[in-house]
Amino acid sequence: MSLKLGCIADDYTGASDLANTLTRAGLRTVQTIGVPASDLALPEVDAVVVSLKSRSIEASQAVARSREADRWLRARGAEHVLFKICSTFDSTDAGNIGPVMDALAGDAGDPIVLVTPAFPETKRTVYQGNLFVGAVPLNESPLKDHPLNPMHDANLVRVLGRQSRRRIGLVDLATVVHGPEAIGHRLQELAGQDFGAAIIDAVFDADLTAIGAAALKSKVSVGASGIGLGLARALVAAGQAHSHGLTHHEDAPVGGMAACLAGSCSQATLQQIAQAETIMPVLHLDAAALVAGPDEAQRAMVWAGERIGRGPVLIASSATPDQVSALQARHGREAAGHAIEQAMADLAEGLIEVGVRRLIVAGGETSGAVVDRLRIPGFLVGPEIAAGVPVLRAIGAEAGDMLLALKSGNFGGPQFFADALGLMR
Ligand SMILES: Nc1ncnc2c1ncn2[C@@H]1O[C@H](COP(=O)(O)OP(=O)(O)O)[C@@H](O)[C@H]1O
Ligand SMILES: O=C(O)[C@@H](O)C(=O)COP(=O)(O)O
Repeated sequence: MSLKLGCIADDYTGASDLANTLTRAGLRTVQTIGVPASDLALPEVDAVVVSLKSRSIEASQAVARSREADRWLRARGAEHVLFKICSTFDSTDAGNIGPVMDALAGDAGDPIVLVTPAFPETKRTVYQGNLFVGAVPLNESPLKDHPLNPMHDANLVRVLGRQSRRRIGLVDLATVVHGPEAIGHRLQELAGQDFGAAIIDAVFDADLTAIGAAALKSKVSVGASGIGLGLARALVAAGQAHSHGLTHHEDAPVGGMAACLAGSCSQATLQQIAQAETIMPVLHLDAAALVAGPDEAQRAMVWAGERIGRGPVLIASSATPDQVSALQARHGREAAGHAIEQAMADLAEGLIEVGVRRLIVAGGETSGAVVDRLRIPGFLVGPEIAAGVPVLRAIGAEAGDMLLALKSGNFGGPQFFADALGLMR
C-alpha cells in the first residue's frame, strides 16, 4: 500500500468526520482504531485515518501515540500527514494540539506548519485568527460549557501560543484569497521571522482549496476536516489520487437490533435526544448513580432488554451545563467524565451481547470508550447521515458484521437519530 495522505485524528468521531470528508472528495479512505496490527487486512486505499483517543489525555502520552501513528503512516508512503483536531479547537492550555504539532513538525523537519480548524460546511470559520462557530466567536458558543475542555478564547494565535514551543503567526484572509503561491510566500516570510506555525484564515469553501494546495508542499499540517478537504482536492488535482468515490463500501444490510447511546452534553445532542423521544423509548440515566457504581448501568440494561426486541432504544447520560457542573464539583471533571464513559462502554458491550448490530453513539470521548471496549480495529466509510457523520461498517470486529455511527456532539440536525436509523439497515 502506498498512501497519498496520512491522517492522525485525536478522537474517533473526528476521525470518522475526516474519513467521510476525504471519501466524498474522492480518496479511498479507511479509518483505523489506533495503529493497525500487522494482521489487519486493509483494502487498497489512498488515505488512512488513524484514530487516537488523545484529545484529553496527558500531553506526553498524546505526543508518543501520535508519533507512533506518524511513523506507521510514513512507512506506508505518506509524504504528508494531517493531524486532525476538532473544528472547535477542543484543548486546554496544557495541550494537546501544540505539543503534538511541535513533535510531528520537528520529526518531519518542517520549519513552519499551517493550522486551521475552519470547515465552512459545518459553520466553523476563521477570520484574523479568530474562530467563529456559526455567527458567534468560539468563547460565546456552546463550547464555553464543554464538560472536558471549555473554550474561553476565540483567538487561536493566542490559544496555540499557550500550548506550543513554536512562535505562532497568522496568514490572513487577504493573503488566502490570492491563492497557494501567496500563502507560500507569506509562510516563507513568517518562517524567516522565526515563526514556527501559522493559523490560517478560511471563511469560504474555496479558501480550503488554496490552503490544501499550499499545505501539500510541506510534510505536516494541523486542522479539522476543512483542511483535509483542501488536501484531498490538491491530491486529485495533481493526479496523485483519482476520484474514486465510495468504491469499497459494501451495502449489504447487516440487520440485527439497533440502539443509540448518548454521552455528549452539547446543545445539539440535547435537542436530538428530545426529538428522539417522539420515535423511540429513551432512558435518561442518573449520572450521579452512574459515577457511584455499576447498579445504574445494570438498571439500564434491564430497561433496554425489556424494549429492544420491539425496536431501537436510546440511553443517555447527557445533561445540561448546570447539571454537569454540579456533578463535576462533587467528583472532579476528569473522574466524572471517565466514569460515565466507562459506564457507556459497559452498556455498549451489554447491548452487543443481546444482539445489537447497529449502534449509534453521540459524543467523541464516549465513542472512543465504546469502540475501544468493543475492540473494533477499523471502519469502512459508508453513506453520509449528516455533515461529518458517515455510516461506518466495522472491519475485523469480534462481534462480526456491524454498522456504527459515531456522532460528534455538535453535529447533525434535530432528527439525527431518525436519520441515522434510516440509513443503517
Ligand atoms: N451527566 C453528565 N455529567 C457530567 N459529565 C458527563 C455527563 N454525561 C456525559 N458526561 C461526560 O461528558 C463528556 C462528553 O464528551 P464527548 O463524549 O466527547 O462529547 P462531545 O462530542 O459533545 O464533545 C464525556 O467525558 C462524558 O462522559
Ligand atoms: O472537527 C470536528 O468538529 C469533529 O470532527 C470533531 O472532532 C468532534 O469532536 P467531538 O465533538 O468531541 O465529537
